Amino acid sequence: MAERPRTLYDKIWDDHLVHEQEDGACLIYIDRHLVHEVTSPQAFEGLRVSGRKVRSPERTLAVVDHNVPTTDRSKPIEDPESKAQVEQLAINAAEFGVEYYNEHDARQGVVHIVGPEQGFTLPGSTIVCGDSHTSTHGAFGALAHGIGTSEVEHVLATQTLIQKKAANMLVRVDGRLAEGATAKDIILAIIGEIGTAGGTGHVIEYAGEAIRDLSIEGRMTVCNMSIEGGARAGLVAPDEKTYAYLRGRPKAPQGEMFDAACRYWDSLRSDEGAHYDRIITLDAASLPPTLTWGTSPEDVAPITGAVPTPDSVANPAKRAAIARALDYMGLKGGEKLTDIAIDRVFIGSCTNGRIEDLRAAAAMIAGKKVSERVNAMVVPGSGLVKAQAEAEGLDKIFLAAGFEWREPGCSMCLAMNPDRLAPGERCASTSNRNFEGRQGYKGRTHLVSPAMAAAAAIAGHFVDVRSWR
Ligand SMILES: CC(C)[C@H](C(=O)O)[C@@H](O)C(=O)O
Ligand code: SF4
Repeated sequence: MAERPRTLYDKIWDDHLVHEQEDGACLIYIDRHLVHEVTSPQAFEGLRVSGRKVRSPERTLAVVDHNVPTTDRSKPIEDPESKAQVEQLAINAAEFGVEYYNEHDARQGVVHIVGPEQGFTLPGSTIVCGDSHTSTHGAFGALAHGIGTSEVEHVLATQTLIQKKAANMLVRVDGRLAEGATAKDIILAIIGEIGTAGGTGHVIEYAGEAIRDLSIEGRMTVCNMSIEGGARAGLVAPDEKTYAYLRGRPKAPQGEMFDAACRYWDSLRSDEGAHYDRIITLDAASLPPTLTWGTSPEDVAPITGAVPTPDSVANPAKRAAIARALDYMGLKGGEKLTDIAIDRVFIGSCTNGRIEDLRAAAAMIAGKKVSERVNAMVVPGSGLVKAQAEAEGLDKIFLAAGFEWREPGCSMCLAMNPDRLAPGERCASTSNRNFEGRQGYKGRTHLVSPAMAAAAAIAGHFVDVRSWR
């Protein structure tokens, strides 16, 4: 009998299924476990209390990212809670024999940038981390998702996870992106289309010409925000670009082993006729530079558009949500997006803190100056990204324009370290969440691509990068 056609997700799932109960609860094997300081202290403490070890230290990699200041690292961390969390990860990693990149290590950075850089992230593998943006690693064709702290403990102890299988969703982005549109605009448009609950219970596979055309960095940007669309994970089938990115990375297979791995990875494609529970298609050519106006990642609009007004929708609940978002964002509704003035710019995060993002931002600002009303900063996603950018002279371009050039970490993506917005400040941010208070109490976040953020820093307000000179 011919085998049932399977999706990429089905294949990775089947390869890792250890046991399935009658009620559908499954035990799956976890190939890679990334650990950061926020969601691991209680998990390690749990092991300590029950006298357990980390089952597979060689499959576990720890890095500090959320709480580290992005200024001078030779100074002690001032905030006592942050300091304690950072110190505890160092203690736990040493005690349990887990490899750890501390804040002085050149390889340190946001965990979802570090994994791929080290070749720890590999196609066809299962990857977890106590962090919702673990979906980023799906860009390599890995089944990667966030887990809670009790699951972190479970994976540390057993290298397995209890899961129910998700449904399959295909998001196909056909055609080619127009000039000025980027991976960030693709994913913002997708979330605008499906909503923040649109992917609930599904693993999204991204396909189509526009996805294939993206660099690995761009695919990471798309997969990163899968969770903002409610999906459990995002996936892109691996291809030659994936292999080229991974070849020679320290933790990837080397030499003949790599070639053998590539032959296996070539099988990681959805079969012709495989079943998807839901299919969404978008036309890349029609996607403009896009940004958020409200307090949810689904509150998107094209840069040529205007902020919506509550009376533009009939549904009373939606109307109230728009009114509340506008109030928080300090907007009346109806403003042209290009008329919105900003106070801060943040270029960084696991969404857009990679070398390609910094190149795209630098290309917008060479020879120009940051607006007097704006404080702008660039936070490379990792020490390796920072070193690469400096080798290319990007730091000089940013500094000459008046941007701050910082040390790697999560920084102003979320207010867990000294980088944060003051109440009422409005920020063009390349990160992934614009929730109330996300970048600081009463801070106002607009999510954009690196090019859009850089251009806004110069202009002092949002601009359409397609007409930017
Ligand atoms: C702190 C951490 C648990 C959190 C997450 O799960 O994503 C953070 O990284 C975020 O982006 O909100
Ligand atoms: S950069 Fe932002 S989204 Fe990414 S892990 Fe850090 S806090 Fe979470």
